[in-house]
Amino acid sequence: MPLSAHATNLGRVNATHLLTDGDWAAPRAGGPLDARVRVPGSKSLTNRFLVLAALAGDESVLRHPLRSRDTVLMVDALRALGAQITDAPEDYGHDAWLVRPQPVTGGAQIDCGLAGTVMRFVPPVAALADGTVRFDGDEGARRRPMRPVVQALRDLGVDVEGDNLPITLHGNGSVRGGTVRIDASGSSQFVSALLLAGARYDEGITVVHEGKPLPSLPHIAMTVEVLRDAGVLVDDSEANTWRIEPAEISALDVEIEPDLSNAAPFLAAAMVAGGSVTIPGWPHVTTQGGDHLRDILDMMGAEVQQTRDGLTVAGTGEILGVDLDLHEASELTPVIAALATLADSPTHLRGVAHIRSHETDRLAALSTEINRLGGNATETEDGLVIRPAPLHGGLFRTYADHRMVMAAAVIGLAVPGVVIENIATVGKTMPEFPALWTQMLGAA
Ligand SMILES: O=C(O)C1=C[C@@H](OP(=O)(O)O)[C@@H](O)[C@H](O)C1
Ligand SMILES: C=C(OP(=O)(O)O)C(=O)O
Repeated sequence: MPLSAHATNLGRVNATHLLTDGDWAAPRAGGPLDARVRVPGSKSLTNRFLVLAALAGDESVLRHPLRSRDTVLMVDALRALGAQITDAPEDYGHDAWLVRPQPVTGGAQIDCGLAGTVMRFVPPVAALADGTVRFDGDEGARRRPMRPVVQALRDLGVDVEGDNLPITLHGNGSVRGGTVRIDASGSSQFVSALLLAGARYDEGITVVHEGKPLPSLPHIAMTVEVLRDAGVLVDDSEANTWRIEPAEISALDVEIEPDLSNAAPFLAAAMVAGGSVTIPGWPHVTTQGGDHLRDILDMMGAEVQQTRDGLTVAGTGEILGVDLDLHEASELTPVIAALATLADSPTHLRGVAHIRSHETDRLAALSTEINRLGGNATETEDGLVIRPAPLHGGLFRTYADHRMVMAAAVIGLAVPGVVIENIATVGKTMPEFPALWTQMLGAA
C-alpha cells in the first residue's frame, strides 16, 4: 500500500472495505456468534515504534503495523522531519514497514489530525531539528491539551509558540535536556512524549510528575518497555519519576501486537449476541491497557478463556452491571458504557475525568447519545452512572470519535434501528471495522 498520504491509504480502504463517509445502519445480531476476528496492530505500539525507529542509529523493521489515520499521520509527520519510511519488500514478509532514520530537519508543516500520539509525541522529536516546525490538526485537536509537553520543552531551552495547536517550534539542532516537572494528570501521553525523544537530548531527560494521579499507567509502562527494547536505559524505580540516560537508540525489528482496545467491541458482541468470539494472537504478556478486558468482561458475566490460540469470550445470556475504576484503561470506557446500557443492573464507571479531553468530551458524548436512544446515563465528575432502561433506535452521533462508532455498533446489535453517524470516523484506528463487524455477524 502506498504510504505517501493518508488520503491514499484511506482511499484504498474505501475501495476494499466499503468504508464510505456517511451514516451506517448498525447491523443487528441474527443469533449466537461463532467468530474469529483478527484485529489489526496496536496504535499505541505502532506509533511508539515509529518514533523510536525515526530517532534510531540504523534501519528498523516494523512488522504488522497498524495502517489507520493515526498511524499514517505519524508516518507523514516523521517523513516531514526527514525519516524515510517505506513498505518493506516481500522478503521481509507480507506486511512490514522499513524506517531509515535521518537527521531531524526543520522547515516542516505537520498535520496531527485528531491523534493524541502525533500531537504529543512529535514536538519533542521536532525540537531536535535545526529550523522551524509548525503543527496543526483537526478543529477538535485544537481543544486537546498539550501545554505540559510544550512547557517542558521551553524549560529545556526550546523556543515554542502556542500552548495548544497550532504551535510553532524553532529548533536549533539539539536539546540540552535535564529535569522537567510536569502535571500529567490530564494525559499519560505528556510523560510518554518526553521519554520517547529524551535519549537523544544531550543530558537525557528526567520527567517528574506532580499533580493528581496519572491516568493510563500501562501506557507509560509501554513507553518504558519499548525504550528498553531499543537499548535505552530507563530508571522508573521511583513513583512518578522517570530518568532516561542519553544514548544512541538501537534499530528495532519488531512484531506489533494486535490492538487489544480495538478488540473490545468484538468481544462485547459475544456477550450481547451470545455464542463466542476469539481474538487470535492475544499476547500472554503485554503492557496494553486493553488486556484489562479479560477481567472486566468476566466481571460483567462473560466466560473468558485464554489459550495458545488467543482470547475467547463467550456470552452467558447475562450482562451484569459493575462498579469499575477505568483509570488504567480509560480508552475502554465507550464500549464498556455501551455494554452497560444492555446490562441487568446499574453500572458505575469511575476514575476517567480526563477522557473529557479525548477525541471529544467522552463523558458528555456517551451520556447524551445513550439518553437519546432512551437510556438512562448520568455524568459524574469522573465517570458515568448507567441504569437499565429500554432502548429504542435512532441516530447515534459520533463526534469524530472512533470509539463512539464502536459503542454504537455494540448497542445496535440488540436495539433495532440504531444508525451510526459518519462511520468513516472509525478509520482513526480501525478502517476495517465495518468489514470485520459484518464478517463477524456473518459467522453467526
Ligand atoms: O500513549 C498512548 O498511546 C495512549 C495513552 C492513553 O492516553 P491518556 O493517558 O490521555 O488516556 C490512551 O487513552 C490513548 O488512547 C493512547
Ligand atoms: C484516546 C484515544 O486516542 P489518542 O491517541 O488520540 O489520545 C483513543 O484511541 O481512545
